[in-house]
Amino acid sequence: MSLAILPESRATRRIAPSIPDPIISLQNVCKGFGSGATRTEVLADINLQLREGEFLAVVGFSGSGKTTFTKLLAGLEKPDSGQIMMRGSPITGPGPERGIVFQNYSLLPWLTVRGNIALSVDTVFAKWSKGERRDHVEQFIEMVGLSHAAHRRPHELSGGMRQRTSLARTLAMKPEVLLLDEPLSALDALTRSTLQEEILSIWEAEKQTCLMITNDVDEAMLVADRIVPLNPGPNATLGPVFDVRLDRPRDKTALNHDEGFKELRNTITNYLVSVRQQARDAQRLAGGGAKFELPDIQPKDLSLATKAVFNSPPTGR
Ligand SMILES: Nc1ncnc2c1ncn2[C@@H]1O[C@H](COP(=O)(O)OP(=O)(O)OP(=O)(O)O)[C@@H](O)[C@H]1O
Repeated sequence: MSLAILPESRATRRIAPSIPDPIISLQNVCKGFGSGATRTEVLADINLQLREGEFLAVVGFSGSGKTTFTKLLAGLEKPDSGQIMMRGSPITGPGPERGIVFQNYSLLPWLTVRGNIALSVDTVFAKWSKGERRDHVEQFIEMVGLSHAAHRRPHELSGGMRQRTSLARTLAMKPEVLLLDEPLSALDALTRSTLQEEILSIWEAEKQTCLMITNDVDEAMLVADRIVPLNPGPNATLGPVFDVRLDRPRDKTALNHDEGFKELRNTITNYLVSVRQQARDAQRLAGGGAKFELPDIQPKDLSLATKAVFNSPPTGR
């Protein structure tokens, strides 16, 4: 599938500007869940600035707190301590200026593709005329290549089509910041690859600030200007920021032969491997320190009892 916007955006090369202002900033953010013995400290001392117009990727391990991190930015969760600001004002809840796409599509099953997208558009642009809203919905259905399936309900769509609907629904709200929480990880490799390129094309055309959470270093390097690892939890912290200085538009096949790409991929992968090993070692040490008292029992010699059983006369069966 190709997008109407693709040829123009492909021809556009992004020229690295001077460092733009942060649109979202996180300062010393900590977040955990539960209390007492069941308390889990998920994120610890998170400091990050998301720059206006950039594509930032956060790569992390399973269970490290990636979704919690996205929910904090979306305003769906509140930090226990620290601050999250958007353009200098604290984020206190969800808002249409921050659109989020989850891994599991989260579409309303009784609405069609068109209905799902229209619901968001009608809510956010309630003051527009009916015709304006309708045209807007159709524009985004077309952008993600679903015009032929606009009348279908989620159960009649493939995983890729559902995720396109989800993406169109969020993009149609024209958020200033797009938060993508592992949007492609439930898809097969081929669909994932196509959608990676489409997300990139849309971002290049729309110039939104975009933060993508992923567990795939190659995916992060294809799309992002900067990559930040989320170290393993509990108390997951952010690692160093890696700048991805690769020309755009990026071609996946060509990148595999690019020396700069290979070097950066190795650096990031080695970093991730080493922090995971450190986390495992720390876990082992913590576990190894625990003392287990074994009961003071003497093993019984069962050989005599066994002999007695086998030597005893038959019972008349
Ligand atoms: N609402 C909640 N209540 C209690 N614990 C939670 C809650 N949300 C997340 N957690 C815990 O926080 C930790 C991090 O979860 P989170 O979903 O953020 O990780 P993740 O990196 O997105 O995981 P995955 O890669 O498996 O999607 C997990 O131990 C999870 O059980």
